[in-house]
Amino acid sequence: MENRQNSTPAEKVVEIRDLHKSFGAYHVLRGVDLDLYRGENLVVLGKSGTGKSVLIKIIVGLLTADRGSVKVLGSEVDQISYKELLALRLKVGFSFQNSALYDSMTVRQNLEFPLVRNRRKLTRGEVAMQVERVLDAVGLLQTLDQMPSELSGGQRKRIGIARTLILQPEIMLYDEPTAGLDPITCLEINGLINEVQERFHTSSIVITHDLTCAKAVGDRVAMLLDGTFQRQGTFEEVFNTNDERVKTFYDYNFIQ
Ligand SMILES: Nc1ncnc2c1ncn2[C@@H]1O[C@H](COP(=O)(O)OP(=O)(O)OP(=O)(O)O)[C@@H](O)[C@H]1O
Repeated sequence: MENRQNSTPAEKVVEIRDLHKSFGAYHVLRGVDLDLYRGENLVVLGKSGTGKSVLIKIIVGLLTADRGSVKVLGSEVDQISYKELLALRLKVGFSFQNSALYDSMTVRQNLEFPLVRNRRKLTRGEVAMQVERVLDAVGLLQTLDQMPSELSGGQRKRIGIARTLILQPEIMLYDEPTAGLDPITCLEINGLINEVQERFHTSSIVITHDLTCAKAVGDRVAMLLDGTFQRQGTFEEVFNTNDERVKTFYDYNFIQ
């Protein structure tokens, strides 16, 4: 990928080479090669159980690979100290599939929590400002003092994304951001992912089954098939094929 302004090669913020991971006899990842370039949204597609979440967990060092290399923002994740890994994780926002908010806390308290824990030098005023900034970015400033139980599923997703953004990560990892949402709310979340990219200059990996989402947010798409990324490119490049596995995936997952 080229940087359009000066045609120098774009910087890789994640670089994965020949990655393998098995659970018992099940060889889930079988030589994965993948790059994430600075500023892009990369969509990772694949059938259920193909290892998409495992891949993301290896990227943030929650799981270790059996073989291969995973470089995130220049650091080999399995070769750095635990302290360095914790520091690296602060630069990688991980929005979990069921990113649960704390039900007994208000939206404000949910958002303050990661800041107070990880940015101890911030004053109360600075914390309040950051909370309002991310909440405004996801269009939910009016929910500041509400409880999660008073919000819709789509609003909770947005707050989950705001909570990930509050530490100003360079990389965002979205695991099934539109799962369980109605089509209109899915469109809103897709819009939000694109807004986050523009406004916060994040580089993102978006894991999804939702091909409408893939098409709307993906600068590039990579499809996990039998443990490797056999197809990568634009949405059209990935799906313009006679490969039956890809065609079946398209037929079952494309909504619009
Ligand atoms: N900690 C673990 N221990 C044992 N097996 C695991 C573990 N984590 C994942 N697996 C297995 O690895 C495979 C891939 O799991 P993963 O969660 O990455 O799938 P996925 O592609 O994200 O699926 P989905 O789209 O359904 O979320 C599954 O068969 C799962 O059971």
